[in-house]
Amino acid sequence: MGMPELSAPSTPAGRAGLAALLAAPAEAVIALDFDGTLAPIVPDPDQARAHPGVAAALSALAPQVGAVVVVTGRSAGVAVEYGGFRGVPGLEHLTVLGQYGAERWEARTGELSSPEPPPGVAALRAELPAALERAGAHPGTWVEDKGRALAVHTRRTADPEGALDALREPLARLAAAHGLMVEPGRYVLELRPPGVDKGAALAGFLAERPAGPVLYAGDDLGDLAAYAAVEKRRADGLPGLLVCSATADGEAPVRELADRADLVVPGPAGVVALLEGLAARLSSAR
Ligand SMILES: O=P(O)(O)OC[C@H]1O[C@H](O[C@H]2O[C@H](CO)[C@@H](O)[C@H](O)[C@H]2O)[C@H](O)[C@@H](O)[C@@H]1O
Repeated sequence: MGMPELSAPSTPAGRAGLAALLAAPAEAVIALDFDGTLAPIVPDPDQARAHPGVAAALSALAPQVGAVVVVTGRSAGVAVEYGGFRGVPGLEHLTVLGQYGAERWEARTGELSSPEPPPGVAALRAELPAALERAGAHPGTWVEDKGRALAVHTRRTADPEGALDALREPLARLAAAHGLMVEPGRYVLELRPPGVDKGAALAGFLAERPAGPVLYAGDDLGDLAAYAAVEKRRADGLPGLLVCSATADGEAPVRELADRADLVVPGPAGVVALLEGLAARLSSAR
């Protein structure tokens, strides 16, 4: 079997980011979103699991780069469980930044830091069922309780887009009444505390390390803040590579992300192929 292919980025900045990563891997950070990027999108969020190739690809890549970090809207503990990240050889230094950076899990210690949710979340939890009924939520609308946030999903309704649109305004009002914000995503409106996003989470993580190249891969609107953090670093002269995971299941990619990406890959399988390609290129260069 030959060496896995490494796709070329379509932009000069992306090509420079990839070249810098291959030239100075020990300083590089590989930052990855979870749902839609490492885990295929499925109708039931509780059934989402990392693509079967993720563990092996990350095992091969992580020891060759400065750091691997998962930056997700999921609770960090859930991402660790659904990702199968605990105890994987090579991932002894993995970090998971959960709930858009409010939570942090370190493989090295197994410790999870998770601040108490603000009181608005408990009040929201009590009021949400009645609010959804008043708003005429479509049958199949489902609430995921994430502890410090509540995510209202419409993927399993007959008209996921229409069902989501009908809830945008009422849920924005409800969130504001409780000092919360709405994080929109793929057939989901998440009501969560403000003050964190994936951009701040990624920038904070990168600031803990020597300045080096970063690869960020994501698939959804919540990843735009992380894209912006990489773009800001690039404006400051630090290389970066932006990857968009465009699902291979027929669902259109999130346009705002695909338009800004240096490289668009076909969903988690494409992300795995990219990670494998990077690991192989770095091994062959040693
Ligand atoms: O930041 P991420 O790791 O991408 O997490 C964002 C949200 O992902 C999950 O919802 C999405 O994936 C589900 C499972 O495939 C899918 O059914 C849903 O339609 C998607 O929006 C998760 O349920 C949320 O908690 C995350 O915030």
